[in-house]
Amino acid sequence: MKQGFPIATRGQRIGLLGGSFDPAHEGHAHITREAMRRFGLDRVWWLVSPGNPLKSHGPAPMASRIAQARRVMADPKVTITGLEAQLGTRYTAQTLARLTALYPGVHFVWLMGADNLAQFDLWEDWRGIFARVPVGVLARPGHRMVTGQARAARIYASARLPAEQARLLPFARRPAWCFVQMPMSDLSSSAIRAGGEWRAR
Ligand SMILES: Nc1ncnc2c1ncn2[C@@H]1O[C@H](COP(=O)(O)OP(=O)(O)OP(=O)(O)O)[C@@H](O)[C@H]1O
Ligand SMILES: O=C(O)c1ccc[n+]([C@@H]2O[C@H](COP(=O)([O-])O)[C@@H](O)[C@H]2O)c1
Repeated sequence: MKQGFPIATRGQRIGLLGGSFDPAHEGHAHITREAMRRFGLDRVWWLVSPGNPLKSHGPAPMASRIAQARRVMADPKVTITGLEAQLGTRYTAQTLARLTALYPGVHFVWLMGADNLAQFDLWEDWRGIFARVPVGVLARPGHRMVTGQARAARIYASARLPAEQARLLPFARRPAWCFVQMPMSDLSSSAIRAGGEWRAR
């Protein structure tokens, strides 16, 4: 394994939660715990992104975002990483190509809130993402309807695993995705930024 990269063993089920985390909040921690429980994950790695390719404004410096993420999510099963900066990747499809090559035999699951499913078809090589890893989608307030209506969801309707089978997701033949409902958190980084406290730190 490359130096400075998290350790994983063959057969482990690892969720990957990518995000700007600008800043990390309890909503991220909540979906992480739910994802571990519902999809039967052993670990979750947060990928603190150097910058969302679809967002024009640059986020706060990586070091501040990583430090805040570690304050919010101090769970031994969760690793806060800057893997995309280490790998030099920016697009999720590239990141997943590198990680699946670096960690053979690990069952990765890409995790995201339902808001991201809505625009998933705009992501670079999004079909390649579906081909490479199963995708776990977590409910988010205001995006209840998105699971049926999103273009990506419609195109891949036959690849959807029912929520009752969520624990099979890490082992599912690709393409596979699963949407799970849960008690939702309405927290968002943009609302926190709008409150001014994060930028003022
Ligand atoms: N409250 C939440 N409920 C469900 N999913 C969430 C929630 N907050 C964040 N997520 C998901 O976590 C991942 C990383 O989110 P991100 O760092 O962009 O935070 P955010 O609160 O969505 O930020 P912003 O408000 O700036 O868009 C995304 O997949 C997003 O959908
Ligand atoms: O690869 C892409 O085209 C792409 C487009 C938009 C978002 N993403 C990823 O989605 C994750 C959530 O992004 P964000 O900014 O909403 O936190 C983060 O890991 C981004 O790199 C990826």
